[in-house]
Amino acid sequence: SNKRLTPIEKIQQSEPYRFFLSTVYGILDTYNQINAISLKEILSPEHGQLVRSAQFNYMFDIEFLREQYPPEFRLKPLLIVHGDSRHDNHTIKAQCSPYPQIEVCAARLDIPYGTHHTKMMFLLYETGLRIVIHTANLIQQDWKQKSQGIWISPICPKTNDNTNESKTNFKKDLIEYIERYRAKQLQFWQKTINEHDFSSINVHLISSTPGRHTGGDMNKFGHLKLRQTLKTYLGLENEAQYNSAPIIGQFSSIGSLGPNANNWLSKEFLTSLKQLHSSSLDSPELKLIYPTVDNVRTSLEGYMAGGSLPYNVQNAMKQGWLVNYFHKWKADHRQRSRASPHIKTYLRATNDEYKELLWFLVTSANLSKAAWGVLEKNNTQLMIRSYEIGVLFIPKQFSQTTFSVSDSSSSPSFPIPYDLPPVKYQSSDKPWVVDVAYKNQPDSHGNMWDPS
Ligand SMILES: O=C(O)c1c[nH]c2c(Br)cccc2c1=O
Repeated sequence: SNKRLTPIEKIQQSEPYRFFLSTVYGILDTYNQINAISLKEILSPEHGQLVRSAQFNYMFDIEFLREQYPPEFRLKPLLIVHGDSRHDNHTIKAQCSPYPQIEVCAARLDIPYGTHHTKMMFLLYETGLRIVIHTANLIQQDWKQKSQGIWISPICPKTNDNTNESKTNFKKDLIEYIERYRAKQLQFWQKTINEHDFSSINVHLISSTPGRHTGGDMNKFGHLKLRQTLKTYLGLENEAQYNSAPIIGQFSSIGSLGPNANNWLSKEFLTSLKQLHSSSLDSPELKLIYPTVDNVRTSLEGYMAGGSLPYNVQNAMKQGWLVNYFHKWKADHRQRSRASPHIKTYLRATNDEYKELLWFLVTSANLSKAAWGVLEKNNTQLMIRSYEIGVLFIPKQFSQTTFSVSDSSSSPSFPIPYDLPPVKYQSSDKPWVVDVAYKNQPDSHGNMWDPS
């Protein structure tokens, strides 16, 4: 049907996963109705009377952000949480200075090269508290023609019994994440989270905070939190059949991963991704999805999309071995093959048919040690540079043994963002690198790319 769904209808229809892609300007409207939502719709007055909100992010255009709030909510208190990189601090403070109702909190970044990647909203309504965890910067271009991931919580009702935890420990994990900022302006939100009933939440929180995490803190963040959560909660019947089940990583940037797969990618990181209840020595296939130059050139934005895919040539040159893992960005079933990915997702399928999933993660974390952490000091500490946050979907929390991907099965199929199985790079395909020129083929707007 070509009926336009209201924001509330979109959220109802997205149950039980509540996992959306951002709407895309320029595709058939039906593909912007099902499991697709805009920033204005997330902030719609339909959800209730907003009291105040907080916006955690990396890049901000405050005028754009204010326009996405309904006019009647633009005077409500708003807390902006960003990274404290010098120049950024200045521009954000300057942008917010005309608005006394907007407070600014600079997240401490005590480890060099760390960034505040976390993209999260706290929306406090008169009826309760909603958490949104997503992948889009608060700038217009991130919400127009890209593929972004968004998880929208139910509105959690106020309670005076602060034990209302979810079966996934989401409340405690979120409070522990916020506590790591050690920021005065976040104390109100720690208290507010504590005063709301999170029992309806069915996803796990996977976050990263800067630090050298040791002892009891080692499994609280980064890829060790993912490892621990999978080990504790996957609970599959005769799980040995899944020891070689394939794993996918999909992201919009890549860090320096070393001279070969063996030191971090396929040892440390893959060991976490492949975790079942019991560990196994099998090394399952890891497939990585990252846009080719042609994906970017032919995208709706053209080469400009590549500005948000900051994989630099310095790193790319050092790790040519990585290209063997690469697969293209392809999302025909969502009509988003040309909506350049800024979403980051990780998943494990049950086998090479990719008809069912063992789990699915949507997060701000790219493929980098800074985001996921790297083990140091003989594996006694996990060093993480950045703030990241994501949500992990595990079938058991939805009373299912696996998530079905195709609509054929009975249980509600999981709305995956891209086509499965992934399509390998052809020999002529190159990964997009942001700081080199592409001048032999014009993009979808007839332009070339010359960063110099
Ligand atoms: O986490 C994010 O959202 C991002 C982090 N770093 C970026 C750089 Br550096 C250049 C261009 C875009 C991004 C970006 O989108």
